[in-house]
Amino acid sequence: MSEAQRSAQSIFAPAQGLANDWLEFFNARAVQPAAAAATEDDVRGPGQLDNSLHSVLTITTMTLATSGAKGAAMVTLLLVAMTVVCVPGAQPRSFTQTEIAQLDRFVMEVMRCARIPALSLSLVSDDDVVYEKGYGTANPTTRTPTTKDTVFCLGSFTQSFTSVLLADLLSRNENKTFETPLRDIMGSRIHLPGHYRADLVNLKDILSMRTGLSNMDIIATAVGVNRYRLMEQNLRFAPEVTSFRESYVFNEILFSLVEEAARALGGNTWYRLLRQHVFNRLGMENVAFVHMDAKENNKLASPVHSLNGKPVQVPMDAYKGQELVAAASSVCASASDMTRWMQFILSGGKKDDSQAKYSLTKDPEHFAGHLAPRDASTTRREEIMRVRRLQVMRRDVLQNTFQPVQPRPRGSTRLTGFSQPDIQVSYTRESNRYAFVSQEGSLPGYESLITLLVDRKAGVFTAFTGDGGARAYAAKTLINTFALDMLLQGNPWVDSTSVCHVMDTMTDMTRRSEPHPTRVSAMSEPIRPLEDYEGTYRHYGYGDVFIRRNGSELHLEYGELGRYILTPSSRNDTFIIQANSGPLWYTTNADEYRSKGPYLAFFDNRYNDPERRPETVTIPFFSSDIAPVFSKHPVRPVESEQEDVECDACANFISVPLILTAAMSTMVVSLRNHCTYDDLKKAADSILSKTKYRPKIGIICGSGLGHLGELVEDRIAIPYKDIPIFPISTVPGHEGKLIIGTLEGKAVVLMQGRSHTYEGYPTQKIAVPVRTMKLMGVEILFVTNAAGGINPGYAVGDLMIIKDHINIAGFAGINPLIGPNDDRFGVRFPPMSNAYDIELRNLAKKLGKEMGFESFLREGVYSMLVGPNFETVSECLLLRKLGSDATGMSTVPEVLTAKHAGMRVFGMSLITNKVVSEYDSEVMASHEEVLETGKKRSEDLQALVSAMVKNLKV
Ligand SMILES: O=P(O)(O)O[C@@H]1C[C@H](O)[C@@H](CO)O1
Ligand code: HPA
Repeated sequence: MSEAQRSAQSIFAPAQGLANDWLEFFNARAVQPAAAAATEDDVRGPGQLDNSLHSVLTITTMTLATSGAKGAAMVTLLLVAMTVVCVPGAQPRSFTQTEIAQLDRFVMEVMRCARIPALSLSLVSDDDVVYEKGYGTANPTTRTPTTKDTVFCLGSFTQSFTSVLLADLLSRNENKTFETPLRDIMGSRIHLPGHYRADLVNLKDILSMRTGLSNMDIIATAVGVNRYRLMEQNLRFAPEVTSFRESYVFNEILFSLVEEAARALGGNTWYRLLRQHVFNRLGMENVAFVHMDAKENNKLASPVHSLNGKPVQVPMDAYKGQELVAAASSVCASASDMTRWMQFILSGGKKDDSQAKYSLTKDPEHFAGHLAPRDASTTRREEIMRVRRLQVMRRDVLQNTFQPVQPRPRGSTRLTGFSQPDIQVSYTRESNRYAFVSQEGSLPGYESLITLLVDRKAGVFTAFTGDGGARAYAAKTLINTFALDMLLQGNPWVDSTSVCHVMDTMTDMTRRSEPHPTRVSAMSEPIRPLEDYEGTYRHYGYGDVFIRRNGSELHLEYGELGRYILTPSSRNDTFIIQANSGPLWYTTNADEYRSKGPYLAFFDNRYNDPERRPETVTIPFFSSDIAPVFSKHPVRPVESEQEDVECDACANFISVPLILTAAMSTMVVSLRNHCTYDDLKKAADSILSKTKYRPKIGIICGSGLGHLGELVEDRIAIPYKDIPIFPISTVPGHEGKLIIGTLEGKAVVLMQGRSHTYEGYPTQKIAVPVRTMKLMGVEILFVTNAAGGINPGYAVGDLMIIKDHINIAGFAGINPLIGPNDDRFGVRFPPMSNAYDIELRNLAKKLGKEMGFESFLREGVYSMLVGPNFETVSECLLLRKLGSDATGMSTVPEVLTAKHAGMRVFGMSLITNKVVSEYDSEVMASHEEVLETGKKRSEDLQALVSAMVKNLKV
């Protein structure tokens, strides 16, 4: 076993420890079937067959893409097309005790054969709740029984919620429809490949999946791209599977555009809008989002899948990437919530309000806009019924979202199933008499399926935990079919004695219809040295994969979470790709996925010349549509040997050059070197272990200003090179030491020198020391710098209290907060007003006055350009016009990071030179001048900072 495999095992070990054997799951189940004694014959004898409904199972092979986080694997599933043959007049109705026992028995038998630990079911008919129930164990650790309120994550079912939300938002907007080009809704350009797509793509195209673009959901799974970069950069290189509007091609990644459209239409985030417009209105109380608050929800059913035949909990971190496709697959809800949803859809926008205390006469505002117009013939009773069924959304708003229209031809992935006026996102199939709408969803460890017979006002919802794939699909389809047959007084063609056998047959057929895995065997030696494969390989849509030799192994990194080992195979230049560690470990190793393997990566060189090193790597595992080909990138923008070693512990990000023709400049943005919370915590703890002080004050010293460190008493000094994740200062005037001790009696941590973006560090790396300080306990950050004076009234040697900043680098896409947001540091969208704490600024002014600094103490706006060149004259004039008083090459990334992390910030610039603002001037800015001035005036700056530290109440 390799080192990497060992580490993968140890990461997975706790999860295994938590889980019980499957058998135990069933033994632990809390809900036993009620009155299970009756046999099916008691309920419905064979004689009734002719006279009742019966469903005919038609098995059709159809290819469906798996949803979001399962990786991009394509699975061929058996679609069970249910044909309901109706005897006219038969009506849905409630169940007898015997029927309940029959249903329970059936469900539990399915659970046993499909190894489902927890399942919830809800059945509605004609606006009434027929049955809601939870089965099995929702949480094997706490042994919590499943109930109707247990929360399951629904995966792609989320698209139905999104679709209804948009219908509602659009109904409030006179000028926009589902067919308005997205760019007219979002007010910005949309970047998509191919003719007309970017100009014409609309909400309908995305919701009904007819853009023809490859799903690329691995991007979300591996968490390496943020939404804006996805929209600006990656999507414009999305591989085309078919022409625009030609065929149905499963795609969830484009829902990130839908999310933005919702924000543009509703003026709020998709999450908030969904709660306000849908969940709160319907009284869906248990809703959570899989990547956000689901893990804190104590009603959440633990996601489970099997590993070597045993149940193992899926780590919640595996869902991190769902943020990117939230509008497509992130909602979690309970069966009782889904009862409300089904009633809402089946009743054309109403909610059961029978518990409400409102009175139509006393609370007219409550009903305003919701009630259908009353006509003269309305009776009192009808009035009351209306109150009981409150119209929460106009019927016509829902009209196009959930009506079964033309069926999608069986076995076909062609668009005709989503006819032009049809915006609903469900898979609609036809029966002899009824069309039914069904929408399924899955995430690792979760499965769900809703089936609605809209004409009959009947619906069933099933959700469960456990493995996905063919067996799960068979399980949920069979349960819904059985329940609907019972509801419609049909005679289910399969019962609890035969269901396991049927499920086995369906699963086998599916597996047989799946493409056979390529036959290769693992080899110990590749045909060429491992070094030949090393490098950064780039796909402009998917981003970068990094391939490195690690001892005797070849490793592939993709995004924050995707870490794989490449094992040489019996085919030349072909490697078996196997997830190595971390939350996505399951993607190639859990039973469900292993059965489809081996997953391969094919290296190739353009000239087919065995003497040449590979130039591309093709990874079919990343996409079910078109295998992405990554081409070797000549040089990584920032790469030192030291960094590779140092940031091994850090998650490496996809690095994609983001060419932004912004008003200011064109920059290359690299998103490597985010360090994880754990890496930073480790560094913070290690630093604290070297000192008895627990500083709440942090100080960053700018060019030539590090002498302040000499005033720190009882100090220890740690060179940055001894703190593995810290960037090393390479500029004269920046010592590169972390000093901890006391200043004016207060514990402080002081950075004697900093690093800058122009030194070649990704701006995210500049955030590392600030976040480390935060995790050491620092609450107030002092940031100092040397800056060029722009304000004509400033003189060399002035001290400028920073009132605010202009992040010119940010305009060009350089910002340390770019990348996935770790909520433990701060919020996704941190406010930046009062970035420089007003109280601290006032304190500085007061103390400055007392110290006699008034004549050279200023307050002004700092602007940051990246450097390393000093500004041109025109740039200086522009900065002056923008309202900047001084300019430099640092500080802003640190302040953004500190504010994001909730720290208070005080900033001060020493004006070391005046920027050159005349075209014919012979004056030249120089770093020597900067350092010289620093030497002369740094004492005043030190005195002011020290006085402030003394006066702080920390
Ligand atoms: O680190 P700071 O911002 O104090 O340093 C400034 C900007 C450049 O690094 C350098 C130019 O002389 O001084
Ligand atoms: N421009 C940018 N950065 C600086 C300057 C300047 O004039 N002086 C010190 N840092």
